[in-house]
Amino acid sequence: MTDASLVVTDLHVEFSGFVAVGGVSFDAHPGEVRFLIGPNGAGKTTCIDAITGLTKGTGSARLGEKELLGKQVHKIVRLGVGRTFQTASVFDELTVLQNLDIAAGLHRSAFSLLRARHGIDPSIEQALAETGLAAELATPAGILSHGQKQWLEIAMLLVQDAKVLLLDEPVAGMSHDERTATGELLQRIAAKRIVLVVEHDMDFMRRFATRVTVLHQGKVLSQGTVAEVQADPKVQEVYLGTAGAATTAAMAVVPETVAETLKLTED
Ligand SMILES: Nc1ncnc2c1ncn2[C@@H]1O[C@H](COP(=O)(O)OP(=O)(O)OP(=O)(O)O)[C@@H](O)[C@H]1O
Repeated sequence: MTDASLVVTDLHVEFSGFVAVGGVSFDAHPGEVRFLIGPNGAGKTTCIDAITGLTKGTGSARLGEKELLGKQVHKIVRLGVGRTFQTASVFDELTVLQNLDIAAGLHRSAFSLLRARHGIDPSIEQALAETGLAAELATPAGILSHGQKQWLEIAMLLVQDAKVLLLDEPVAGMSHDERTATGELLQRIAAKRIVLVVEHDMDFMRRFATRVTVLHQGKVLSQGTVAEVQADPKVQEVYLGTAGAATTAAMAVVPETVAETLKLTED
């Protein structure tokens, strides 16, 4: 839980001279479900990699007063920055509870680890309730549905008391009902935390984003509310291609039509 904001300023990431992220700035605050969208290769995951220390970046990524860039991965985790990956990384052979116990152990003393063997830790109980996994306590993670595995990953971040959750394509491969449940879960956990979602699913973005940053070729193309971003001709051009640019002006006055087009293009 945090009052601090995540403020990314002029973030640059290069791979052997190739500029993957070229001066990206955005911020994310507790209480909003913040989205980072953009076509393939736009630099979305690289931004998250830089914020979490997996990739070297220059510029600034501050959580409150703390600078994250330049810190080692485990130190960034200890500052409360957690992430999920496009492929869920849970221990398939362990139960939901065992996975959560391992996640909770990150901050737990030897004494409390010992105590935890005799009951369910309150932080785990809360995470299970928040993610709707309470009935799956004894289920091996490997037989959870795709959606439940993603929720388990989110629950693991919650028991670690993550203040910032960076989620890379959390609804990819989910059913419609699982997407809805995930969106509602993100709204709940975002009330007191920073939630930044990288997504391709435009319908999901339209339903659950409070603010959106659109990346294209490593730069910020557009930023604002869903309505503002959808009405931005630059965004329409990128998603529809140059052939669609001629119709951009006409479409801009019919945001719902454009939204449908974006949805059809991306789904
Ligand atoms: N380790 C790396 N080495 C070299 N180039 C990389 C590396 N990681 C990413 N890139 C390149 O950087 C660019 C941005 O990649 P990134 O994965 O951040 O895009 P993305 O917006 O997340 O795309 P997608 O939606 O397809 O996941 C791409 O051109 C990609 O090929």
